[in-house]
Amino acid sequence: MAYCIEVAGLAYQFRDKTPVLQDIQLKVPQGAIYGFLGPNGAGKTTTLRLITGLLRMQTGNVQVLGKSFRQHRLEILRQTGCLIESPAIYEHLSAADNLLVLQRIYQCPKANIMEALNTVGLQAVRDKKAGQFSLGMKQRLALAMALLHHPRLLILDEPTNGLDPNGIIEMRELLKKINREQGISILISSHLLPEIEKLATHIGIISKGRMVFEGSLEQLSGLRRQVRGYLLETTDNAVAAKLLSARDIPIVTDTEGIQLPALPVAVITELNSQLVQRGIGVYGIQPVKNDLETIFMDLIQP
Ligand SMILES: Nc1ncnc2c1ncn2[C@@H]1O[C@H](COP(=O)(O)OP(=O)(O)OP(=O)(O)O)[C@@H](O)[C@H]1O
Repeated sequence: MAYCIEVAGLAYQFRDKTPVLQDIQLKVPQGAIYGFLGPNGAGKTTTLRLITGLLRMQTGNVQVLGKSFRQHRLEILRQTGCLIESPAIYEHLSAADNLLVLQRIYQCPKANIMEALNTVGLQAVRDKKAGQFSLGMKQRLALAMALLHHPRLLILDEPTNGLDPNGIIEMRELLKKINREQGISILISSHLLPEIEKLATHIGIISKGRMVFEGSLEQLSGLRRQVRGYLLETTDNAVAAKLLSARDIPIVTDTEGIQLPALPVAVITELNSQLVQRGIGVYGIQPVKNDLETIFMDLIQP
């Protein structure tokens, strides 16, 4: 498989010498939307700053678009669009003029300005001052700035931070469209699993400066299909609970029923017969499966 980003053995410490990243391995397949997930302070921004050269690398290797970042920094940055930290938007300039400033720096065709504004849906307000934009519009302008020079890769650090639910949906649909229609690979960080789940094809999870999972969304969902336990519903939960406890089965009784651990199916069947023999009606044995949120929490907890 071809990768547009390959990070190996990346480690980093700030001046206070506390290790912030340790042995980060990360591979973004070409054409993917890669969700880089982790709780606050996990090391997402530091990783993205290292990948884009905003921080100087100390240990490890970063390959972007098939080339070593150390040796081909400028060439790589010319093909990469970034949205990390607050974008440098001139509030007193219109959306179009903000892009004009960048177009002169990049020396790319002027036609790219309207094209980028169209892509992010700001063409109708191109002459409005950016200072009068809502946060959602500013983020879309920032995205237009990142897209202006026709990058092959977009690197976005929590682009939906601070947006309202509508703004989040708009940004998500926009990123999907850019990926689908323009074939641009996207690396996007977030601390919100539900948001990434709806967007990403691949997922990397970082916790306390270490990668704890990397794989496709299907692989993460595969963990979900594993049975965590069973929920037992009977006509007399109190008596059933006593019987099960007498057999040293660790159970939890709550309003929904009796929660059993992930026992083998043969044991569950045998328990069912025993309860029925004792005159307890069993009207439900439901497997309880992992949801993605539980998997995420399990992965990021020590
Ligand atoms: N300039 C700095 N000097 C010292 N420590 C820093 C600096 N920047 C970040 N850190 C520390 O590095 C760790 C990782 O921070 P980072 O911003 O990369 O995490 P994050 O996953 O992006 O979190 P968030 O979602 O809150 O932005 C944190 O413990 C943070 O306090």
